[in-house]
Amino acid sequence: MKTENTGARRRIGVMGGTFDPIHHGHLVAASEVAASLGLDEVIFVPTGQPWQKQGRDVSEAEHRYLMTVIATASNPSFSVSRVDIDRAGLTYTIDTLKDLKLQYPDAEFYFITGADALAQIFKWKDIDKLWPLAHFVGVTRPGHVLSDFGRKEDITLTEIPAMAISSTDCRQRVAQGKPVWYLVPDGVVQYIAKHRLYHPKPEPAVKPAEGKDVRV
Ligand SMILES: Nc1ncnc2c1ncn2[C@@H]1O[C@H](COP(=O)(O)OP(=O)(O)OP(=O)(O)O)[C@@H](O)[C@H]1O
Ligand SMILES: O=C(O)c1ccc[n+]([C@@H]2O[C@H](COP(=O)([O-])O)[C@@H](O)[C@H]2O)c1
Repeated sequence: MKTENTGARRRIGVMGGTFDPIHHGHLVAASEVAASLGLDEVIFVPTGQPWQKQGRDVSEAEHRYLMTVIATASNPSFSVSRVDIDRAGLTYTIDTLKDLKLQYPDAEFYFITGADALAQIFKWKDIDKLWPLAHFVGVTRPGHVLSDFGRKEDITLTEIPAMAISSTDCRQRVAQGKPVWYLVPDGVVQYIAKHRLYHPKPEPAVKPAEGKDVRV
């Protein structure tokens, strides 16, 4: 359903993500939701330290932030916020939305999530305090079931073109020397290559023991 923005309040989409790296699945999700709900803009918010990804190697926040800036630069309705990466400690959406509310006191927020993230939402910190801060928009994602869990007043479901892309797959492809062209924006391909993100770590140099030959 397409809804028109006739009121005075700015309708802002919030696309939170680890973006390690940002890919076309994220960009299509934001673009489709913006069009179907008539949003004025979408703010991409790279996470600082995602608590649910602890124990996993997450790339430095500045790299993820810069890749998100590069990926969104050509769309005048997209911007990137540093609120999560500049806040110390683990990242929780309750803090993201409170910080954005301070910056945009009159806005209505639409927090965009893929079906996989939405399925975990009842485990998010202070979930009962989140509903008044934003409306949630769940988007389809291949391999995941999309549901509003009976919370129609708080969660809108939106079907988007199926993009079977994940950041995990992009990282693995780079590590295996496979291309990620057309899975991520061109500038992000180049950023990954320039900073050697996701590439296998070079083998440590073999230090010969003194006075002994090293066989290779
Ligand atoms: N291909 C996709 N289609 C729809 N939504 C997506 C897609 N990829 C990611 N999302 C959504 O974008 C948000 C941010 O996702 P995230 O940055 O964790 O990417 P990811 O591809 O799931 O990463 P990873 O594989 O590292 O877990 C989440 O709400 C996620 O569900
Ligand atoms: O607030 C929470 O407890 C919480 C738990 C899991 C995910 N989130 C948010 O959901 C968004 C997508 O997260 P991820 O891990 O799929 O990239 C991102 O903005 C996270 O901060 C938030």
